[in-house]
Amino acid sequence: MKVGKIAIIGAGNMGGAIVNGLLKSGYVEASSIAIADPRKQTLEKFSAQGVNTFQDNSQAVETADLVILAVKPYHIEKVIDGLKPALNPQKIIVSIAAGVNLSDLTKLIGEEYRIFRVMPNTAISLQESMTCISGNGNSEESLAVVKELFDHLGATVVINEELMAAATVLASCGTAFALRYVRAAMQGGVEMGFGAEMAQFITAQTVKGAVQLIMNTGHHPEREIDKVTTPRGITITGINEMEHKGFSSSVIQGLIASFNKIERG
Ligand SMILES: NC(=O)C1=CN([C@@H]2O[C@H](COP(=O)(O)OP(=O)(O)OC[C@H]3O[C@@H](n4cnc5c(N)ncnc54)[C@H](O)[C@@H]3O)[C@@H](O)[C@H]2O)C=CC1
Ligand SMILES: O=C(O)[C@@H]1CCC=N1
Repeated sequence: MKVGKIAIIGAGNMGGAIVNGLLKSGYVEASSIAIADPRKQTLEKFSAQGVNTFQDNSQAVETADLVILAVKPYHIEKVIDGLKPALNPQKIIVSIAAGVNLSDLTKLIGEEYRIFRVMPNTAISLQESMTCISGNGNSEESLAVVKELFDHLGATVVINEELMAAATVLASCGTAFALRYVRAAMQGGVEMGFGAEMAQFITAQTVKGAVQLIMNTGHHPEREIDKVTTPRGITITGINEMEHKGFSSSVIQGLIASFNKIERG
């Protein structure tokens, strides 16, 4: 079921990326999107594209059917308090704030509201997000609305809220983790003789192809790795050296450190 008008509160990295993805998708018209941020300059590029822009959050949500809260977690309480008089339970509420759980959102907004926690990533600007969704269970119908919206902005999965911290680390922080691999490989490429631009192009296309190998076939990564690692060959020498230096262990420990950071607040 298609959403009507959308209001986005916060025009930073994620709020802006959501607008860009929505405009690219053509799923909703620019005139059906409103975005609010106290920083006027941040809003200019959106009004130039026909999006309704506001410095007042309440004005932005006035005609909205669905409100996306895209402010920092430490601004959520203040933003909801300010918005409360302009909200009503007909409006679906979506929060993308990391670490802010549904029970806190429900306490702040109201038991009668349909509230969703949604965790996208920055590739939402290209309709390539991995977006994890969980809701307070107040309406199956509105879950379909929220899922359909984010389906137009990448892939979605509906998960139990208890997995939302893990989803945040794997899918949202994951963009940065993956790009650190790309950057490290580029640095190696430059040391071996490529210019930085060429090293980036070769690395990025290689990573894209590797990911497609597992996405298109459903194969376990090791099955594709086995095809590359010639016995006594070059690749296994490199992989084993990476593992001696703690590659997999570093990645896992980094993920768990991020996970613990969410849990601790
Ligand atoms: N950056 C990322 O990759 C991801 C971020 N998130 C979550 O998205 C939320 C936003 O993060 P970012 O976009 O990275 O932060 P950001 O700092 O880039 O954007 C936040 C925006 O909110 C605006 N803002 C501040 N006070 C406001 C108020 N009272 N009313 C309206 N707007 C206000 C700021 O001016 C800023 O433009 C956070 O809660 C974060 O946990 C979720 C998934 C991925
Ligand atoms: O690092 C952060 O806190 C945010 C949440 C997920 C991605 N970035």
